[in-house]
Amino acid sequence: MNISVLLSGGVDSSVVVHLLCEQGYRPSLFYIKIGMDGTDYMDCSAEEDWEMATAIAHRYGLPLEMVDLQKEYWEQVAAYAIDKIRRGLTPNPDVMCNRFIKFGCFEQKVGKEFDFTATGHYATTVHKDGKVWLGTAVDPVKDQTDFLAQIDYLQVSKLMFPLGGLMKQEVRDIARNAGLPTARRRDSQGICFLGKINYNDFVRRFLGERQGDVIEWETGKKIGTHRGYWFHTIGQRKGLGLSGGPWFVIRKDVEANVLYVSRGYDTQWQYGREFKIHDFHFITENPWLHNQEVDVTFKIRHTPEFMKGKLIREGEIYRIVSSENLQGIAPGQFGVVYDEASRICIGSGEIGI
Ligand SMILES: Nc1ncnc2c1ncn2[C@@H]1O[C@H](COP(=O)(O)OP(=O)(O)OP(=O)(O)O)[C@@H](O)[C@H]1O
Repeated sequence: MNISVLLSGGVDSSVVVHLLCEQGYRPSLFYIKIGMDGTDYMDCSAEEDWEMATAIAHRYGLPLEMVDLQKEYWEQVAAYAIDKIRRGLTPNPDVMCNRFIKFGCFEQKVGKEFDFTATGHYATTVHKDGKVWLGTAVDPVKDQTDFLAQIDYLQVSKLMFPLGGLMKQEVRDIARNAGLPTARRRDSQGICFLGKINYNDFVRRFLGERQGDVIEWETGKKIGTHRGYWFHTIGQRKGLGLSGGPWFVIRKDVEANVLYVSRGYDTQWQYGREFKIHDFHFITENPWLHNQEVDVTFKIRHTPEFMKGKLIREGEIYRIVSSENLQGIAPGQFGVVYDEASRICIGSGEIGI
């Protein structure tokens, strides 16, 4: 079997290489270059990543290539993120990076020559009813299926996730016992530029600053100023610079550049029970073709917990009605839907306003 491995130079994908070699495979290794050279938007960790990837390749005597997807990344992922932020939404570049770059462009350029592509994502594949489905990982804290929830059937059916059945600590132990040079490396906060650079610096560079009012929702009173709605997200607590809090961002008026906030952990305004999902994308297929309404579990952000609720189809639009209050439903983020047992990630779509 012909396998390619996406090797980042981190501990997870190094352990993938180790495990595959132990099983007798001789995979080809690929490092994807996505940062921008010569700007302060990329820190030097990319150089170290490549060095680490090279060390792993030497150690196992495997071929390693760098695949330059910088241009594609900036055209497809960064541009998407800036557009969403400008419109007052909260984008998720990691989701788009997986769909378009790691499994999109990479597949078209390189992956297509291989039977499978293996990565260090914490996820599994599940074979059911003659089809392949995206399954959740054993480690609930590391589970990354929410970041993979926009991939398609071709992608999921060609992917291997050798770490999906392991806890992160077990992966670290394997790396240490095997003496891998990457054993002690820190976890990255996602591949994307937003994990590597300062988010506010990035946004400022593209959208600048524009002062606006911060208004208390209940009273309509101005209680402060901000430097642009694009620096703030619904549900956000930190970074508002207001005293006497906690204050939460609960609404944004993009036209007027106004942020509405509400005080207190228990303010009813930061909670909601339901939301709409646009362009719902089924990864494998729609298992609920004949149901108008199904019991599901779901996530609206990257947390270990799954929420319970109902997925309701209304023509082209889907709606989720949650069994419990949801804090900070941020339009633009993805509503990710799982089966009732939180075993299979069925698909996702953007949370609408
Ligand atoms: N620059 C890259 N080049 C090739 N593959 C990558 C790159 N960045 C991430 N990947 C792949 O995507 C997987 C998940 O990436 P993520 O950024 O979430 O890192 P992680 O869980 O910390 O993994 P790692 O420890 O391998 O960096 C990695 O394990 C690797 O297979």
